Amino acid sequence: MGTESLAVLSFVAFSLSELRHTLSLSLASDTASPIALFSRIRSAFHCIDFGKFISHSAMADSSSAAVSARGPITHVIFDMDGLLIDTEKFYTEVQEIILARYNKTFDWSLKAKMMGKKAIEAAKVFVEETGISDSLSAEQFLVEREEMLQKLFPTNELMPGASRLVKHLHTKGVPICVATGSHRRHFQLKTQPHGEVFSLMHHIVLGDDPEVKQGKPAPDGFLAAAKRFEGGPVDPSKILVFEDAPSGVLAAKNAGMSVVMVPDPRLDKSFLDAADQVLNSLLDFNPSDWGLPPFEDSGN
Ligand SMILES: O=P(O)(O)OC[C@@H](O)CO
Ligand SMILES: [Mg+2]
Repeated sequence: MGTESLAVLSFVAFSLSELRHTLSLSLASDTASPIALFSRIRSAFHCIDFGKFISHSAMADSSSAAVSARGPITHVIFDMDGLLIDTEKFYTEVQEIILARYNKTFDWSLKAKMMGKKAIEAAKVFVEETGISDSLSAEQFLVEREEMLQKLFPTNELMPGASRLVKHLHTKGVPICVATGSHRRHFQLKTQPHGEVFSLMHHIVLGDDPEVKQGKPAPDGFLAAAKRFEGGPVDPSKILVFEDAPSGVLAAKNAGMSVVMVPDPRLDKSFLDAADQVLNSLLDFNPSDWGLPPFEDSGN
């Protein structure tokens, strides 16, 4: 049997065991109704990391080949909204309220086009795609949503696994930073409750940084972030980006970097294809997949 067939077989066996493991965990957690059961089976299938196929194929030859297919990674860049903190839900909430005034509804296909972008770029998408630009300009939309957002932002929480991963990489001496579409004023409101986690970042690149001429999916923010590491610019092929947004995943790829996507489950699955690895949660990240130091705890 050829190396490729072995790789395919090993991937299938691995995926089935991962699926069985996830299902057994889900089913053990409580008694499930048929609908809950169906949705768990669906999300268990979603949890299969098809990106692992790459490393499993490579592993058929040697384990160091597996790392070289994806790394070795020396530096990590984190997206912020929807990845480290759960602020995307606030944008959704406020945009739903504004659209309701025009008897329109906000959906995830529009959300996918807005998330990760600079405020004004996302605002233009919002008024144009919804057909309300004659009544509300992008600038007016930003003013309308501001008061609501300012109240909501400081109440945000860290995403599951964010604190553990940031602290782990920092403790192991892996240089880490943030590259976000958020501008400075919003960044300050959003990070107020999480000083400890954000203080571990080597630097932060904001959406209104003079070097970030264009927001995601342009690579500007990630390239500026690569430059500002100690001894930078760091070779993009040595950088791993964590993202939740389709525009952010494309920005990382446009910068020549590897990207782990942790998408909201409501995002259309077609947006996952561009990522090198897709995870349900940061808690599922295995640093060894990328040649990074392994966790020493069990993750609970
Ligand atoms: O780049 P992030 O941190 O996701 O921020 C974008 C934000 O302004 C909302 O989508
Ligand atoms: Mg994001």
